[in-house]
Parts: sequence; C-alpha cells; structure tokens
Amino acid sequence: MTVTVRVPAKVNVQLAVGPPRADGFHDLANVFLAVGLHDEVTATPADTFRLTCTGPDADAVPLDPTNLAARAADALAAHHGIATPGVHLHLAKDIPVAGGMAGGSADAAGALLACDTLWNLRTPHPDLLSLCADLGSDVPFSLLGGAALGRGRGELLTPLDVGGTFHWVFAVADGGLSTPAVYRECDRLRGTADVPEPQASPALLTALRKGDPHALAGALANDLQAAALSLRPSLADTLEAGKSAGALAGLVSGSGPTCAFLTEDAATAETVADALRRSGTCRTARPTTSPTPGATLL
Ligand SMILES: C[C@](O)(CO)[C@H](O)COP(=O)(O)OP(=O)(O)OC[C@H]1O[C@@H](n2ccc(N)nc2=O)[C@H](O)[C@@H]1O
Ligand SMILES: Nc1ncnc2c1ncn2[C@@H]1O[C@H](COP(=O)(O)OP(=O)(O)OP(=O)(O)O)[C@@H](O)[C@H]1O
Repeated sequence: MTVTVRVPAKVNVQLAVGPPRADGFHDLANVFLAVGLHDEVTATPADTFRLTCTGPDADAVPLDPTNLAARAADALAAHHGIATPGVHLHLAKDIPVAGGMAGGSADAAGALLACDTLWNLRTPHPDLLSLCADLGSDVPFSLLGGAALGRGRGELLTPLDVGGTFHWVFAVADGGLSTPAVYRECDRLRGTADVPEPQASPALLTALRKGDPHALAGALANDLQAAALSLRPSLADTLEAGKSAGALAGLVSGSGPTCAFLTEDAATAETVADALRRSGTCRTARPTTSPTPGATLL
C-alpha cells in the first residue's frame, strides 16, 4: 500500500508581529492563505526509515532526522506510544526551500497525514493539529489550508471565509532566508520602539470575505518585510519589477525571500510572471491562485 498527500504553500496576507516573548517566539496576528504551489508526500511501508526528495530545490533539503517530515513521523508514533514503523517517505518538492512559503511545514503536515493513514491510526483531527503545533508554528495551517487567522505564535487558528479566487505571482529568489534570522533582524530594526499588540486588520478580513482583490491589495501588510529587505536589499528590485509590470501590490511572503504579487485576474498574473522572469530580479516566477485546500489524500 502507498499513501500520497498533497500539501499547499502559504502566503501571509497580513503578518503583524508583536515584541519577543520570554520563550523567544513572537505573538502574531497572522492571516494565512493557502496557495496553489504544492509538495506531495508519499509514504510506503519499508524495512527501515528512509527519506528521499526530488524537485528543483532537492539539494537544499536535509535528508537526516532533522527533516520536518521525519520528525512528524516520529512524533506521530510517539503520540501513540509505538516505535516508528519502517517507512519510506518521498517528498516531491515544488515549494521553494527556505522561501517563506512554509515548505518544510507542508512536508510535516503531509507526512503526519500520510503516516496516520498508512499506519491506520485514525488520530483525531484536534490531536493532529496539536502534533502539528509542536512541530512548528506554520504546520497547523499547512494541515488546515484555505484561509485562517493565526494567533499566539501562529499555531492557534480560526478559519476565515474567502469570497472568491485571488490571482498571485510568486517571484522565487536564488537561495533562502533563515526564519529566526529574519525575526531577529525585525527586533534589531525596532530597537527600543514600543511595539503594539498585533491585531488582524478589519479592512483586510472584509476584503477576503468579499473576494475583492483591489481592497486586499490596499490592506496587504508584512511586519517582517523591512527585516527581509535589510538582509536581502535586492528584494526591493524584485518588488519594483512586479509592481511596474502591472501587479496591484507586492509584498515579501512571510520571512522571505519569495515575493508575492497580487493581480487583478489570471491574464495579468501571466503578464506579470513573464515580466518578472525577464527582469533578472528573481530565479523564476510562478502564477497561481488562492485559496486552496490543506493537506489532502490523493
Ligand atoms: C514567518 C512565518 O512563516 C509566518 O507564517 C512563521 O512565523 C514562521 O513559522 P515556522 O517556520 O513554522 O517557525 P517555527 O519553526 O515555529 O520557529 C522558528 C523560529 O522562528 C522564530 N519565530 C517563529 C514564529 C513566531 N511566532 N515567532 C518567532 O520568533 C523563532 O526564532 C523560532 O525559533
Ligand atoms: N521537509 C523540508 N523541506 C525543506 N526544508 C526543510 C525540511 N525539513 C527541514 N528543513 C530545513 O528547514 C529550513 C527552512 O525550510 P522551509 O522550506 O520550511 O522554509 P520556509 O518556507 O522559509 O519556512 P516558513 O515559511 O515556515 O518560515 C531549510 O533550510 C532546511 O534546512
């Protein structure tokens, strides 16, 4: 028997970051949208544990026990008080690595669902979500998909209504950015300034509910963008290239360095993607839509 799970990438249409907490994390108002770039995680019975990966960024993916998919399989077995059964996990990776699109988190959520199914464990959904939260702040959303507001460190999710399809282009950068380094740079840039408690923007939630791309474009906000630009100043050129090609708005996706561009429709997304590819300011550009479902058994 073989089980395959498809898992989406995400973009943060609002990422409001509070001051650092005592545990080193930051409280967030994190509005996630699942977007149509996917990884697929396949679980097949094997004599021992084995992990393989294919895709354009496969060389950058660790194939040791630190891989989030391997950690997810171990966490699921431990939750049920069993030794991790022999399994071959294969990651067919299309989400950029260290790109700010929750690629590792997607693989963790996918591995949890694939192993739960392969091992016939029938773990209740709330338990799966709690295992996800232990693996990483973005992992619960990778399981859930759609659109959601994440509070706490981003793991406490409230699903959100979205009234239409949004069209995006993702400008994928050469090389990644380290998420902890970007949060550290955000703190450093803020210095001693007072940081308000993060709040979801009512205008942004209304724009999502109405499916209105113009209103959403005006409400996009990422508190980590200045930090990502500080660590990778060339992203300013990428943002400028997408906007001057006709995007309604552009922003850094999460901790970056992928840049996300919201467009009016599918045709404009193709035009903006072409212009970005020709601009020399990114490795490639991927048009796609949102929202899209979370981890799904194929
Ligand atoms: C930037 C985002 O992708 C936006 O959705 C997430 O906040 C990052 O989520 P993630 O990659 O799942 O992050 P985790 O694996 O939980 O944490 C990695 C590191 O990021 C920083 N981190 C993460 C989440 C958060 N709310 N505050 C933080 O300061 C911490 O330094 C933490 O040690
Ligand atoms: N399955 C995995 N896929 C990719 N990277 C992984 C995986 N497991 C562990 N990693 C490690 O995690 C680091 C961050 O990778 P990931 O692709 O999850 O970043 P990201 O998309 O920027 O994360 P986020 O948006 O959640 O902050 C990688 O550089 C790699 O060392």
